[in-house]
Amino acid sequence: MSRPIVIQNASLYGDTVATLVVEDGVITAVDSDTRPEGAVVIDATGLVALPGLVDLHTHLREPGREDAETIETGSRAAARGGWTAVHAMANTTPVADTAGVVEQVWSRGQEIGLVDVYPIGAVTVGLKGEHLSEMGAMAHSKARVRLFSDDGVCVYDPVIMRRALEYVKAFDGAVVQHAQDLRLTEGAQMHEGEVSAELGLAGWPAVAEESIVARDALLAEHVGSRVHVQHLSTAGSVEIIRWAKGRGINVTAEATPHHLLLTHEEARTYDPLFKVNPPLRTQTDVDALRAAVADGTIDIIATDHAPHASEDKDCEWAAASFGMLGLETALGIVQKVLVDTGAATWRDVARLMSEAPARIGSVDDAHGRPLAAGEPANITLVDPRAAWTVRPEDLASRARNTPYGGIELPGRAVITLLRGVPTHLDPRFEGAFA
Ligand SMILES: NC(=O)N[C@@H](CC(=O)O)C(=O)O
Ligand SMILES: [Zn+2]
Ligand SMILES: [Zn+2]
Repeated sequence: MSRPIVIQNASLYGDTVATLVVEDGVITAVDSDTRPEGAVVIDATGLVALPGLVDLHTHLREPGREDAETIETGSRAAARGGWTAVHAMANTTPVADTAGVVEQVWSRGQEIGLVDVYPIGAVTVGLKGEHLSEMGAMAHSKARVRLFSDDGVCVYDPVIMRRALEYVKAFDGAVVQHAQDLRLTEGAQMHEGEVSAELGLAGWPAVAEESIVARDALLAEHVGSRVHVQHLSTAGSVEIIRWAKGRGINVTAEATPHHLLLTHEEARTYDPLFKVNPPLRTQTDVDALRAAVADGTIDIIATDHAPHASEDKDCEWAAASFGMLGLETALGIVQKVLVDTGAATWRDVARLMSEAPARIGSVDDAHGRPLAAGEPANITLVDPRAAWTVRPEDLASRARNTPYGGIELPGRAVITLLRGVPTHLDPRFEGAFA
């Protein structure tokens, strides 16, 4: 058993200042004078306490591309970023399309113990879009899979999508969609617009995302099922989600930190660190995404942490892989673009990055719980005044493909607790736990 921890003067949800007492992995008291014997006492003055963050969209690359990331290095990156749970995407080698693979991923995550790793199952065998995977077997395996996604590719065939939506109803699951019309984006390299025209790079038009978002919302309505749309990137997609929710369709959506911060102008550098799927869009899209996060149309912020080996990124734009790192920088970017701008509060951040993703991922028995007595001690302490400069070489991730090298972020997680066990400690707190 780990030592009891007393966290004094933390600002719960950036709001009331209180003391949290943690014993045997559980919050045993809030704002009491209890001091369990042998407790580690932390002075959290100036720190914001949030429920441990839950990422609904992480690529861990194991099995198959352990040169880019492993469950261990990705777990460490997650803990450092303030996450206590991540949902691991299925586009590994082999693909997570069987009970065997998802059980391995789940068990490896538990063995490492830095973060709960919840595998997402593939919708179709080998992500090929042709035959449904053994979703039921994955759902009933010890990994208890509830979310299914072919992320990296779109579930393009509307009949397959319909069947998947019907199937997941049996275990209260959801289909998680990478919305990309394949025909409209053949060979696409970046957002289709002024910049792609100037640079002469093949464009990925907004309509290629929006048409699939609309189709899937309607399919979910038709069969009475639940769909979650990944990495929403356009103002039009926001309008469709808003419309679908107004109509009572069971749809949820996520935005990534990079789509909330960066635009297609970055492509002018020709630096593949900015090459991502869906592509960075226009400032109008960024503004619409921020507004949708603020008003609740977009339910969650998810990283789409996509590690790549250097040979897949240190090359010319057209040859490079899509994707960028996100776990260690997400909280700082969210503070920068939402909290420090007044668009959202820390209370909102708790909802966007912990409570709502836990609910959508059906892990809300363990994560995204209230900071209250009797709840599991999954806690992230954020120092909103600990500005830092991102240095790719300092990241815990095995990969180095962050687009934020040299950028200053306003704050970061300084302590992460998973069931009362510190999984990340800023050096200033190491002494207290020694
Ligand atoms: N986002 C990306 O650009 N890449 C992701 C796949 C995906 O999320 O679609 C990856 O697996 O590298
Ligand atoms: Zn995707
Ligand atoms: Zn992804």
